[in-house]
Amino acid sequence: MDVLALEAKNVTGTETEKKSAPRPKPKQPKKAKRIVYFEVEIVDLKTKEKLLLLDKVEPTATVLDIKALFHKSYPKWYPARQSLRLDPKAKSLRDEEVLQTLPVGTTASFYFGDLGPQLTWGTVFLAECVGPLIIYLMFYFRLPFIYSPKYDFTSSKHWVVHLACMCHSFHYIKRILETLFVHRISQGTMPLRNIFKNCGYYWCTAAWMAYYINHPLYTTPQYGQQQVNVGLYIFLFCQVGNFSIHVALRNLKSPGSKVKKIPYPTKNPFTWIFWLVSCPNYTYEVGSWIGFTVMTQCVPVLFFTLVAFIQMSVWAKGKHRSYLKEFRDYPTLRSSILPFIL
Ligand SMILES: CCCCCCCCCCCCCCC/C=C/C(=O)SCCNC(=O)CCNC(=O)[C@H](O)C(C)(C)COP(=O)(O)OP(=O)(O)OC[C@H]1O[C@@H](n2cnc3c(N)ncnc32)[C@H](O)[C@@H]1OP(=O)(O)O
Ligand SMILES: NC(=O)C1=CN([C@@H]2O[C@H](COP(=O)(O)OP(=O)(O)OC[C@H]3O[C@@H](n4cnc5c(N)ncnc54)[C@H](OP(=O)(O)O)[C@@H]3O)[C@@H](O)[C@H]2O)C=CC1
Repeated sequence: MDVLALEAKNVTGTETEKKSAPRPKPKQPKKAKRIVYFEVEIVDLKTKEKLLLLDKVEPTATVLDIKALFHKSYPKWYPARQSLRLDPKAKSLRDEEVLQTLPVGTTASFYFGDLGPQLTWGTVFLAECVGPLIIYLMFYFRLPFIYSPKYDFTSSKHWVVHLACMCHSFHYIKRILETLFVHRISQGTMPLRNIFKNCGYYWCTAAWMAYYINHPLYTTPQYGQQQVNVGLYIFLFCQVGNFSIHVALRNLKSPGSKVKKIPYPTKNPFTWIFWLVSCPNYTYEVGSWIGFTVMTQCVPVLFFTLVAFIQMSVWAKGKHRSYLKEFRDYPTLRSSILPFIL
């Protein structure tokens, strides 16, 4: 589609796309159906000021096409930064929605909201995972200025400290690799502020946990090697489970697709938990950190686990609600994150 809108008028400021000499009318085949073009007006969500008028927009134009046209007139607002709605209180339209299928006449008004600066999901995921990996290792190797100078570059005598470092590093390397090679994330971007929130949370808690676990005066778990082993088994079991769910979710979508489907158990036994919960990747993630808490018996780790659990429960409940809303045949036995409980 080359020409979506023949004219775009910037209503408030100077005209950005000046009218040139009249264009020759394209030759139409004799019996071709007449296209009914749309007129699209873009209004500021907050001030209700008219920002742009697009003449003769093709009916098959998508919301993303309209965003691209708006972007031409307002270069600051690239498409990912725009939220377009049909009503100021309605939800944002999805990029792939088509003009002629929207509940509008041939003259449509869109309300524009600025979502603020955006970053790709990949960037945020990578930043939030690379940080803890490096920060933890700085404490593990006891770099200068962390503990007292006599401990610089020394190594702990406790096996659990080395094991904890291996598990922590394994977890974040796994997440980085999953971000690069497994996840098929459909949303292009998220708000820039998220990188500060997510990284602030992950980086600070990684430093806090690492400081205590690698401290020269760290005390090992009360029930000794048995407790460490139990924690390790829980951790490893849940890591495999979490990875299995990520693969199952990946296989639900073809590359580039944004369509959500009901996830079902596959041949992999780790995915059978889908019979009972909607977001088992979160269940396994929380399980991993419970395992890590048991293994290290460390208060900052318990705090991290609790915050992660609260955050993932909120997200899982939201996802569960949207599954129920979207799919009439959604399995009724499922809870959000904890089987039969939550
Ligand atoms: C020792 C120190 C200790 C420190 C402890 C501190 C504790 C603090 C706790 C903090 C916890 C933080 C935990 C973070 C852990 C992160 C873990 C992860 O790795 S998860 C992976 C990363 N995921 C995320 O970060 C989630 C990102 N998602 C979102 O932020 C939002 O879902 C979304 C904004 C991207 C989209 O929302 P969604 O619900 O999908 O869309 P809606 O259409 O329902 O819109 C809701 C609302 O958001 C606005 N919106 C939508 N998209 C965007 C966008 N790209 N940019 C800005 N705003 C957006 C939309 O307009 C709606 O707003 P409204 O006003 O209601 O119209
Ligand atoms: N420790 C902590 O505090 C936290 C850790 N995490 C970890 O990060 C991982 C990723 O988190 P998050 O992105 O929130 O996980 P999600 O479950 O939201 O998404 C993971 C991937 O699965 C896809 N997906 C999810 N549901 C469906 C569906 N029904 N149909 C098709 N595709 C689907 C998503 O696609 P789409 O982009 O379309 O949604 C995305 O690519 C978690 O599993 C967890 O291991 C996450 C949160 C907090």
